[in-house]
Amino acid sequence: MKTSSYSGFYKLSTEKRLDEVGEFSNLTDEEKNLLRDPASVNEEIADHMVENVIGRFTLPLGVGINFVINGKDYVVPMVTEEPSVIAATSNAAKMARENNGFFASYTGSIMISQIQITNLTNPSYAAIVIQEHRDEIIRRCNEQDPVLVKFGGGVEDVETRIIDTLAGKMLIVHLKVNTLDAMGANAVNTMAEYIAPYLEEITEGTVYLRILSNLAMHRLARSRVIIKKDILGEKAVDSILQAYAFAEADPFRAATHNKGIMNGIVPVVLATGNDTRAIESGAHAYASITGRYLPLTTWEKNANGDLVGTIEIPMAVGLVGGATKVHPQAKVAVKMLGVEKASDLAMIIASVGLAQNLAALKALATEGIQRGHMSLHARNLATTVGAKGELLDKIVSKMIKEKKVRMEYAQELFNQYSK
Ligand SMILES: CC(C)(COP(=O)([O-])OP(=O)([O-])OC[C@H]1O[C@@H](n2cnc3c(N)ncnc32)[C@H](O)[C@@H]1OP(=O)([O-])[O-])[C@@H](O)C(=O)NCCC(=O)NCCSC(=O)C[C@@](C)(O)CC(=O)[O-]
Ligand SMILES: NC(=O)C1=CN([C@@H]2O[C@H](COP(=O)(O)OP(=O)(O)OC[C@H]3O[C@@H](n4cnc5c(N)ncnc54)[C@H](OP(=O)(O)O)[C@@H]3O)[C@@H](O)[C@H]2O)C=CC1
Repeated sequence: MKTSSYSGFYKLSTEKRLDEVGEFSNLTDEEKNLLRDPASVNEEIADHMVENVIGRFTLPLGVGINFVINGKDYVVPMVTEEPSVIAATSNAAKMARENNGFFASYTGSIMISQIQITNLTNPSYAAIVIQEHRDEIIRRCNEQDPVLVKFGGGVEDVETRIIDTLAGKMLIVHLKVNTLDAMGANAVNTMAEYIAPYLEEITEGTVYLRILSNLAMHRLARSRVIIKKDILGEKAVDSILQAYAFAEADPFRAATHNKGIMNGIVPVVLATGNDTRAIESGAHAYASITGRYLPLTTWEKNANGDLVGTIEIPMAVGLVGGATKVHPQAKVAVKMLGVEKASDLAMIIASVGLAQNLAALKALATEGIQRGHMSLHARNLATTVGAKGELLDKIVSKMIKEKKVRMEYAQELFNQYSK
């Protein structure tokens, strides 16, 4: 496999797929074994990762293929329990690569650490006092993480906000911290806890919370794509614009639209050992930052009639820290992507989200989601009732043909055909 483009990849055996990806990503035999082996996260690793461990839980690792991002081919590791997500991603990436794929950018790894100051008689006055001490606050915080500072990171700015709350006015201090290639929670939380007594001293207020914000609005990943109208058909372009207009106007639809985007994003976040909850909460908070819950993507038509899509999403993912360096399969997933900077990972993930949204909207706005999704779901059901090989294919075809993709029917067919 020399490029990430591979027609019929999904028809290969699991072993052959692994060989092809291994060749593309220069995986060693040992790394391939780690991916094959559901017990790669052994008891000892598991017991060190979280608490009260009693076992391990395995999910499938697949690959989104056909991706070209900023001119480079990628095979994207994805861990998910949901059928048709990886197919959809590869499908959209295939359409996108016809026109040079995705173009992505990143605003930098700036995280916000919040310090909540209460019991202030004069919050506006206290805010000015904080700004007067800005340089000293930065100096003291940066002393807490010399490694981060050595690599060019650390606190870059201090901001203050006065908010009205149920408990009265509060002064909220934001440390804006460049966490470079780390997600950064530990670094920024340490800084916030360390600096809090000093802020109490200079403002004479009382500090309660000292914690990062998952609304990482200074750590945005962006991606854009143009799909030629010949690939989609003019009617499908217009239908997708109708679907987008619906999501833009209606939060009930926008929630599902954004769920489809997260269908692509979360599997890559998980595969690379990053924090899925951090990304989910950041995405949905950012979707409502204007006061209205909106889609995280935009879709328009250009002068040629081609479909033009964009995504902008907070993307606090790292390559050091968290589970990324502990989980053996996550380490191989990162190697598969060949990324060395958190920025590259963030841009890939945003592009996968955009691709996923494109595939879902195309299906929804044209033939409906059920044909593609349900045919893959049917395989899931047939496997669950114990079907394998030719019997599995027979049950799947029958369920799809009769549009009866249900567990009881899969069981009924299994019993009938196995007699
Ligand atoms: C499912 C497809 C891809 C079928 O699509 P199709 O038109 O039957 O596909 P095709 O046979 O023309 O194949 C096109 C390409 O898709 C890929 N592909 C095709 N089949 C497979 C497969 N079995 N395994 C892996 N990859 C597959 C593969 O790359 C293939 O290229 P080829 O290799 O043939 O050159 C299409 O219908 C699709 O993209 N559907 C969208 C499905 C989707 O979004 N699923 C997510 C779950 S639904 C949901 O939760 C979100 C939602 C929908 O509610 C969000 C929203 O509302 O916005
Ligand atoms: N609300 C939330 O989202 C919260 C999330 N978490 C969890 O925090 C974890 C992530 O923590 P995180 O702080 O990223 O990880 P770590 O603290 O493990 O790693 C970050 C540290 O690695 C060192 N480092 C070495 N090289 C680099 C580099 N190139 N770029 C940046 N840092 C470098 C830095 O200094 P040094 O060596 O001095 O440490 C840095 O502070 C996740 O597991 C997440 O689930 C925790 C609390 C809250």
